[in-house]
Amino acid sequence: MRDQPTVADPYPWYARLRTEAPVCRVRQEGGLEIYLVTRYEDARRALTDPRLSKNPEVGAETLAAAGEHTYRAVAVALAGNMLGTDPPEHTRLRRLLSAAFTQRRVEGLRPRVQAITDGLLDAVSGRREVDLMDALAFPLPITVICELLGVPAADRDDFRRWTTASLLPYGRPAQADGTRALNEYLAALIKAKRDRPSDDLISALITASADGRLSADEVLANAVLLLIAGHETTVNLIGNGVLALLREPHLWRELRRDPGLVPGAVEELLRYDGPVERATSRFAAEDVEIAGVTVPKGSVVIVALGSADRDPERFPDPDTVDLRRGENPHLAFGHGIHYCLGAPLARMEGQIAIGTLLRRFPDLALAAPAGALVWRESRLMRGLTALPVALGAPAPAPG
Ligand code: HEM
Repeated sequence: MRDQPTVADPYPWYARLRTEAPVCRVRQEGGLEIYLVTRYEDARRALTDPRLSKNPEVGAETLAAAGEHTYRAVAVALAGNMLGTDPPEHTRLRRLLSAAFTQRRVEGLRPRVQAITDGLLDAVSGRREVDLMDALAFPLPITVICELLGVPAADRDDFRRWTTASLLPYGRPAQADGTRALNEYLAALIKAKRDRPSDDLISALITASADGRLSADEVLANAVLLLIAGHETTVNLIGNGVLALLREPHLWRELRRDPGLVPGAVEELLRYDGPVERATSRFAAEDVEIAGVTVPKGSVVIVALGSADRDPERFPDPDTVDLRRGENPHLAFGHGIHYCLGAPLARMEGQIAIGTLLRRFPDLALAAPAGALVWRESRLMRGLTALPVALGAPAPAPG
């Protein structure tokens, strides 16, 4: 049984596990025992293994052994949303939402995402130093997902607090309180929209439930999932990504010289320090052998995406950011049927955020030693609490 890695830099711990115990039992804070999968090939296989179910009932005994609060918290986090279901329920739920997130639909959002980014950067452009998390990394994705879902952006400070809390380790009172507050908030919003539908995704889910294509509980569960998944992650793509580029300023300069590298750079940043350090829980529906280890039926299995993406068996020189890496089959968006629905949107937001920063603030630099930055505690995510940057002189206006 292993303890947890440090929040600030889990990568040396993962490197040790990949060689010493690639599938190992870990006791999480709160008492939940999991099997952690750390190598790339095992991770990829586990993510498509139908014996590893998403239905928390399959892991009920293990979850209950960690205490009633953990069992309840996992059930609430997963029940009825597409990340907590297997086919055929998963297929039905995903189909209902997938049309909104196709590459083509997302391309249509590009001008709006650019305008939001420009507005946020205009607001700070006279300043010497800013916290990039507050100035851009948080407000950009949350504004976009609020507009898509039809959630008032004015309430965003509230759900920033609630979603952050909901992703804390199970067993902490703040985790349960945050989840409850978020659910209550969205339940009230859904109720209001039933009377006054508009042209947004939550209204579309309500219409689908009126046709009997999903239940009232599923409307709420998927709205919660989209609100959390739609911003907690992209925030950290921007934060972790910009940090990696500024930590080694030659990378920033290389991108500035050749902005055509930005899309590939975003893929490399997702691989190098992706926002989702660990995928969501899976539950063994029968005894499953992974890398020679028998994972008993009913166990909780968690794939360490952050570790898989640093596996030297798959990625040469994995601890180096290589902006020209080329082929980059990283697992930052997961793999298999639960592959991230929002990947095209997240990529576009990441590319626009980093591309626009490069253009407007070519001399952007860290305003604090990287070692002094504080990383957030989370069950799944990897992200900074703040990223102080010096903006440098803004680029002269074009033309
Ligand atoms: C850089 C940003 C993002 C990253 C790294 C990311 C990562 C992931 C990962 C790893 C999974 C699979 C988890 C698992 O299998 O346990 C996932 C699923 C999902 N993501 Fe994302 N995500 C991002 C942005 C978004 C956005 C912007 C949205 C929505 C607007 C979104 C919506 C979803 C949904 C709905 C699922 C569940 C899909 C399913 O179960 O079929 N994500 N994401």
